[in-house]
Amino acid sequence: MLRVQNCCKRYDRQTVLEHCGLEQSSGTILGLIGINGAGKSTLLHCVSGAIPVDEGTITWKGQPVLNHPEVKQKIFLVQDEPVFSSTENGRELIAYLSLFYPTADSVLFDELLKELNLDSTQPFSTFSKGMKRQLLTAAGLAMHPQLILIDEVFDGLDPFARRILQGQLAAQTIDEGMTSILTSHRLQDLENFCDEYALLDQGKILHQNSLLQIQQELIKVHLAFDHPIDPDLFQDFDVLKLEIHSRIAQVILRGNREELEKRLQKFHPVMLELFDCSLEEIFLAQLQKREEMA
Ligand SMILES: Nc1ncnc2c1ncn2[C@@H]1O[C@H](COP(=O)(O)OP(=O)(O)OP(=O)(O)O)[C@@H](O)[C@H]1O
Repeated sequence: MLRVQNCCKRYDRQTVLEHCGLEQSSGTILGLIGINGAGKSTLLHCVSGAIPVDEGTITWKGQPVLNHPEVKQKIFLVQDEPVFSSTENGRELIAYLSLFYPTADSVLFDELLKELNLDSTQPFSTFSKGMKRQLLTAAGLAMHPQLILIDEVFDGLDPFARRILQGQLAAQTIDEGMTSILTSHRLQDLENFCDEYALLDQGKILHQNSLLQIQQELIKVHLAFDHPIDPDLFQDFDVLKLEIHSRIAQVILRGNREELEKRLQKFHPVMLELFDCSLEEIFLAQLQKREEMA
């Protein structure tokens, strides 16, 4: 299990993580989401042990990550901007990483590169941004880490490469019990792929839940009336988002689906439809609600 407890991280005077906590079971995939600058990369760097936290503790399977090379070699961070540690090509990179990762698997690396149509002898300087990310993600997976952290996962990858790497990640999760934390701004890349989603906002994890759990609590409702809608109609509901266009309302409500439906039927709408929210709708609604409360 990964345990991030009460972590604070400051850059100069800017506090990025503020008493941040996170728990993740082994063998699961967590989607870490948040606005630009929320601190997702910072949290991943802290979890990998690449940078220290100012307060708090981070442990993997009960052992502290920081200053413990034997724990760090079980964790791989695929950074947003690929870093190749002064190696020139894939072959050199895998040789370099093998010095730190006893579980390095050059056979898997070669297989993945073959599937991705990448040449391990081609200099990185001639690679596109997407090719660099493909290669580094493949290298990370080929280390057979217990915990893989992928910043901006699948960002800039073509659908073919995304499918191969997504498939490999899922296979290692099932076969090896690998644990993953993935960040992305393309929430559709994370939706239905992660076991849980955590929203990092203002230095803290606001929510950590499965999509199913979130969808059971937040319901998207479309309503239509034969008369213009009074915005006060929803004043007794827990509203996350409300859009009214004369006789039509689109609203995201917190509550039990059946109970909400019964309460809304009492308004005698001419149309009432309840839907599951997408991850993107949930993300936007939660941030909008937080802005309104501020
Ligand atoms: N090395 C650094 N020195 C100073 N400030 C930093 C450093 N790295 C990040 N920051 C600041 O910390 C905050 C969080 O940055 P971080 O990159 O962790 O956010 P993020 O959620 O990953 O953002 P994005 O989604 O845009 O990649 C930002 O305000 C950023 O300017």
